[in-house]
Amino acid sequence: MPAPLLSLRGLTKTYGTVRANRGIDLDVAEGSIHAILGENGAGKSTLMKLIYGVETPDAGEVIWRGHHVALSSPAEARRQGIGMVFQHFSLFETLTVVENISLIVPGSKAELTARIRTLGQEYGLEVEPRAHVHALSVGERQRVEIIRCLMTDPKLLILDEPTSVLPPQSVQRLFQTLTRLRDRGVSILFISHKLEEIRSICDRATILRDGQVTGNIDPREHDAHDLARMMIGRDMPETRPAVAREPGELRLELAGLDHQPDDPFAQSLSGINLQLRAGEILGIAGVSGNGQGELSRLISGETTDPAASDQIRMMGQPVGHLNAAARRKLGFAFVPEERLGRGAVPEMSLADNTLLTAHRQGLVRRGMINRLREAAFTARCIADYDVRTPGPQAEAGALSGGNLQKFIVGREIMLAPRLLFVSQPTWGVDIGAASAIRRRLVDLRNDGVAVLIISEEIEELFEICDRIQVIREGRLSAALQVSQTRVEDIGRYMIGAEERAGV
Ligand SMILES: Nc1ncnc2c1ncn2[C@@H]1O[C@H](COP(=O)(O)OP(=O)(O)OP(=O)(O)O)[C@@H](O)[C@H]1O
Repeated sequence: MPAPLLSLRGLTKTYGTVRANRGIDLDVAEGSIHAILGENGAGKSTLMKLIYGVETPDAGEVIWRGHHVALSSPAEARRQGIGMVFQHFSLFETLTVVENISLIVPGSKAELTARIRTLGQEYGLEVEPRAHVHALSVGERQRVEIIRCLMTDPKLLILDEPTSVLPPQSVQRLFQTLTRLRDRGVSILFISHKLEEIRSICDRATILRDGQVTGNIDPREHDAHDLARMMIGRDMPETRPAVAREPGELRLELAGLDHQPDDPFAQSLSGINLQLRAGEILGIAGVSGNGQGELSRLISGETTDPAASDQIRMMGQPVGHLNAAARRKLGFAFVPEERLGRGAVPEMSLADNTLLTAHRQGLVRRGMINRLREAAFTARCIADYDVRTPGPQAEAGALSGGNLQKFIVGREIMLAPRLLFVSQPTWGVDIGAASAIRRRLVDLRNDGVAVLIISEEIEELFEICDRIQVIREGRLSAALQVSQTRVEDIGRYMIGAEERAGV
């Protein structure tokens, strides 16, 4: 057998009391697609950071193309031929796509622009090189990160959950990209929570649990059920079916909403109509970058529009002119797409992060923080939502991606909202925790809460929504009853085939 491209022996990394990686052995073959699987907090991202030189191991050896190496920084890793696309992106928001890429890749702007376009077309990663990153959706930002990596011509490409934010069509194209790269001899290390994907594309899978390797298998020889059990150590919980019920009063109404953003690359919205009642879940499906971000900001109150005051109504009141805090006072709660920065402040403790939105739950009295209540609220959120962390004082930024998501979703549900809006509810969350979050959302609906979800995962929307509307190029389709709709119908709306067919 040829020598592996990369071998790890006994790699260990500890953060304070958390043993994130314990004696990891791993071999990545040349020209292979190798999955790393594991629950949230199992240590997958830490392992990738050790390989990419972002973190230094406490113990263990890295053997790269037959030589012992110390990958002391990402620049060193890139020099050796290792590239990485992170779960949390590392782009400068105020720069354009091509400016961001030029920080790492040499070449004139014109050359880089041309290469971005060619690579984009070749690999199904289209993005406008002149667009400012702040105007891009999460999915588009990820495309930029992948293109930037490919431009450094890596021998090993590490992808931390590359498909979690991609719509199904793009996942297929990305897989073609990865397969093409593998056929040209590039190895790919790939973190994913989506077991079917792993089975369809990966040659090998290494399973981590609690910082240790618990399995090293050929994923094509095991079904998704088997993989799930190896990963979470038990069988998958089932989602409880929603109880049929009569929807109640209108909690959210968008009536003929138009919006022209200031940013020329952002998507304008036109004629948006939506009605959401107490006791139902409405899902918004669509390929990222079709106006989801703009719509989210208008609903959450991050963007206010006094002229459209009456076009956005919550709990029966016009709110277009109200900011986010005023809308929350009416019983609105919100989980944004970006966990770090918008959902939570990474430098603050979890306890202080609960204050951001839960201060009205008796945590602040006469301007004074009640630390005991703050700690109790945070501890309840950690326990009820199975957030794996040392405790309420842990910094939000130190949590693994999925655990931070569980924390933010839990915090917002604990506010007992009348209207809950969740963008990408299970992004980056492992399969066990994802089904737990979905069950919570269905329970809320059954208790009479109005729930709005934006998700790019059609299966997820089908599992829990009563009705689905599809957003495309800033317009929202009519609502489709899930019980009378097939997944393929939504897919056709997403790519605009319904309009072309004149339906
Ligand atoms: N900088 C850090 N400081 C303190 N603890 C950390 C730090 N980075 C990671 N950890 C901890 O190490 C453990 C492993 O985290 P890691 O991010 O590697 O998990 P993961 O398997 O990638 O999870 P996910 O699927 O949620 O992304 C977690 O308990 C996490 O809280």
